[in-house]
Amino acid sequence: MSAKIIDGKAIAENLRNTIAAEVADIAARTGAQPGLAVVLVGNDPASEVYVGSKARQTVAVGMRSFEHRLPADVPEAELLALVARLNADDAVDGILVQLPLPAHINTDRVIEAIDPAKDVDGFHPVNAGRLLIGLPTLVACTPLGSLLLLQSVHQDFSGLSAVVVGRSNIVGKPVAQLLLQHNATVTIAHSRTRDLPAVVRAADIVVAAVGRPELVRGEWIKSGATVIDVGINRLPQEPGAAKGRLVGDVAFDEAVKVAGAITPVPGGVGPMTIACLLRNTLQAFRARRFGE
Ligand SMILES: Nc1nc2c(c(=O)[nH]1)N[C@@H](CN(C=O)c1ccc(C(=O)N[C@@H](CCC(=O)O)C(=O)O)cc1)CN2
Repeated sequence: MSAKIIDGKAIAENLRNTIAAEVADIAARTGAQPGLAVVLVGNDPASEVYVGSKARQTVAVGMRSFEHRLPADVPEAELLALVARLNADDAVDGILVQLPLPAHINTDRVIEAIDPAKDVDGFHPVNAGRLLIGLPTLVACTPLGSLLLLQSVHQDFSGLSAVVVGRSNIVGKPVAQLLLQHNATVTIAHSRTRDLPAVVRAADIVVAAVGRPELVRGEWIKSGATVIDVGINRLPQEPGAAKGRLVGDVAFDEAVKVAGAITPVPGGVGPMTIACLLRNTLQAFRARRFGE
């Protein structure tokens, strides 16, 4: 048996089309246009690619894109001053500071400086806390994208057990909260979990978000389980290849033979991250401008 492949690219495209239609409708009715500001510090090649895609997709759905590029050695105070200006700028509905930041900058301090109402990354403690207690909020994009992919397979998670492998603040913890809110019985596993394969094997839903290439093996997966692979790991370049191969946290070729449904890497969760950023920007815009 081979699992159904959950096509993140197609689902993200559908979501972007829906957002574009809503943005066009709002523009026609009110003349207003959502705006997203993206801040890139330094020139990490992967971050450059992600920021470029964000700007392109923002414009493609009819929103305004504001790009701010700062040198890698920018003082933290200068970055905080830019965030303060963006907080005060009425044309900006969403603010995103691309991560990772250079080591001399305190990432938590920068995230906390963003107005929670414009925190389209959903990383601010106010938004993370609201998610924890089940209040409406801006939800981090990768966890939200993972949930939407799961909902393309399962109408409801009641009675299903889910394991989240990884406990980061930006993926593992929020994805576990979302699964819990949708009635799954959730286990968060991590590097100190005893007998990780057995814990994963007990789950109907597996979300792998640990950042370790192909850690989760096919033999760990329960037959028919749904597997969401959040990992995006670039393997070392092989001789003659232009780039190293991209793999997830799950050994796809093994897991696809056992799972009921699985996301590929690339083309799974990754494209959903940017589509959900646009969704969050529209949500922040509506809340700020129309009090919705
Ligand atoms: N402020 C933030 N920083 C970072 C986030 C984030 O959500 N907010 N997430 C990641 C990077 N990221 C978006 O910023 C991101 C990662 C991957 C993809 C994606 O579409 N990946 C493709 C493969 C791309 C490739 O070939 O390299 C895929 O999986 O199909 C989109 C966005 C860290 N920083």
